[in-house]
Amino acid sequence: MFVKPNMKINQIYPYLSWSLFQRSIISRTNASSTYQNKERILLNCTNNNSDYKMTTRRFLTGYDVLLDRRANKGTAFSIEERQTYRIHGLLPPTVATPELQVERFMDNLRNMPDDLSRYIALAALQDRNEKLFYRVAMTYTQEIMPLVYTPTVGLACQKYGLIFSKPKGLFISINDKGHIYDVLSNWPIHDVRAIVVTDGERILGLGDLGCNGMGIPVGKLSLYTALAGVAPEYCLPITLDVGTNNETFLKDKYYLGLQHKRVTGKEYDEFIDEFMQAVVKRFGQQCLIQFEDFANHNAFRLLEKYREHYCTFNDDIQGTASVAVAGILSSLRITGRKLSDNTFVFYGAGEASIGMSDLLVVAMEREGVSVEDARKKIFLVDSKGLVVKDRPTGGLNEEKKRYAHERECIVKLGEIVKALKPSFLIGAAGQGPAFTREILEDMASFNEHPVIFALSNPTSKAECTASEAYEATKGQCVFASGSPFPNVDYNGKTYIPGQGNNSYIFPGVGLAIVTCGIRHIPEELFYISAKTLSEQVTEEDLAAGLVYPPIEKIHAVSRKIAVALAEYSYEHKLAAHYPKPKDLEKYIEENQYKAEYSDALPPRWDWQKKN
Ligand SMILES: O=C([O-])CC(=O)C(=O)O
Ligand SMILES: [Mg+2]
Repeated sequence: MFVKPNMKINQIYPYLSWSLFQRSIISRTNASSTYQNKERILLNCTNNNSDYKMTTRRFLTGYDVLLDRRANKGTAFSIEERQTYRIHGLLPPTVATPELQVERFMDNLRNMPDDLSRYIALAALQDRNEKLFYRVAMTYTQEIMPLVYTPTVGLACQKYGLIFSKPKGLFISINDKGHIYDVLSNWPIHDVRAIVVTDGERILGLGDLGCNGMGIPVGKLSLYTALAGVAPEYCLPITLDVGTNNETFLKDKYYLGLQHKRVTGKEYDEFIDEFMQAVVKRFGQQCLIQFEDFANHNAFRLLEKYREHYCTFNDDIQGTASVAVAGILSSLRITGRKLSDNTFVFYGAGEASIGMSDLLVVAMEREGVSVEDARKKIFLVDSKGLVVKDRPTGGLNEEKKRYAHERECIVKLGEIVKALKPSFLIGAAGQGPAFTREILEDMASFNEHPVIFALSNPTSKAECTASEAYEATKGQCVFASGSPFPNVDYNGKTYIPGQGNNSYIFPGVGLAIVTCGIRHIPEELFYISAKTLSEQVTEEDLAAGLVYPPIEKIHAVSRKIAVALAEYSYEHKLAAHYPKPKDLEKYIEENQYKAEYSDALPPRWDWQKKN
């Protein structure tokens, strides 16, 4: 027998084969109890019969409840719920509070031998009891972020072949070409609103990790929820596997992906085109597609190709640019200078540096400076040295050419710094230590408050450590890094390094997009995000040398960013959710995910619409 959408709860009793005893418990519960919620969920899930596949039970009972990550509360199920859902006896008798569950998990986590074990434990919790996972992540954000995100996620990707257990997203390989829509249809949720996708070619600063790069979209989307309250059921991590050029993985018997060299050229492009079209067909044109950790040669190209036609952005170009510009705007409040009175040296000329430079130009234009003059303030350094016009060693693509100066090429970073005397030195090369003590001391000799950003991830790829920066500049520098560093005690003062990571930006951007149905993402949204983030930095933060709000405030900051983006999007007719909510902040807050257990009967999470 199939349950029909308009059935009353008493009509489905026989189907659920509940005992009289259980019914009597339900009939004794009051109006706001599970009884009513059951009906509500039934109607919500199935208000148009013909739209839904009616092949399975509509909500869970029995052992299945404990196996479903979205329904499971573990030891927090009340005795009444245990009776109702027919799980009584499957759990030990003591009923835990959610708070106790969090503390128990954290105690266990802290006793584990290393961060990779903690990553595995958190991934398992996410599979077992999603609400508890997010409650842990939202309560202990500062402690959990470095485990589910950079730096530990980098290590987890390197070891993914050993630690993969349950699917948290979709793997789509080049062998699926021609059938990508079918693969997307295997994802059990219909209403997907945010995808983070990688092809694994440039995972953090660790290079080509191929299919093992899946840890990145999973980690990014976990932060969508933990930092901004985007409901996890809207989120879908995807890895596109076109092969790998990682020699170690090509020989590793535990490697999870296709063991051949990367497919490139026309076949690659057709594959990505098909993917983009299939996403729209399956999930609709408002589904956000965030590109993550693609290699430079594809990242810029694909952004240009798709930005006007899809709801898409590239986090490594635009998200990183936004967070860096926010940090730069905040540092001006410390140095007291105008943006255009500075000289910026970017070490690295890839996605992050070009993205930051382009957005900086936008910010300088707001000060009335021309694009041409703004570009004169920005210097890029790549593996061949300073980016200059007609460089004998070549290596200039279209993006770098925008910042190629009319001067002689200097190759060594130390000499470049001595020659240009920059006020900002920003590292995003993914090459590891590069800001030597001499370079840092030089920066302090030209500037009262040199600004040093070591943005490459994970920690091992940072251009310098926080303590190296504070010590070499005698505590004078403004410092931020992409991966977290512990506080530094120097000369009797404690310095708190800021984390200039795009995680301050993309969760808020995602929240605005999924709640307001923003269809298109113009560059302006990243400038607004940068400004809003910078405005959240208090005078107290600045006095402590912080150019970002403390991580504990990141939830509130993400919402502020979402509200600012929503305002702009409604004004510019980019938002599809109508009518426009009267109070956007309230609307967004109401639509944020809360990591609190619901007392509704758990619905199956694999209800999908027919396509
Ligand atoms: O993931 C991070 O920490 C920041 C980022 O996008 C990258 O480094 O590729
Ligand atoms: Mg990235």
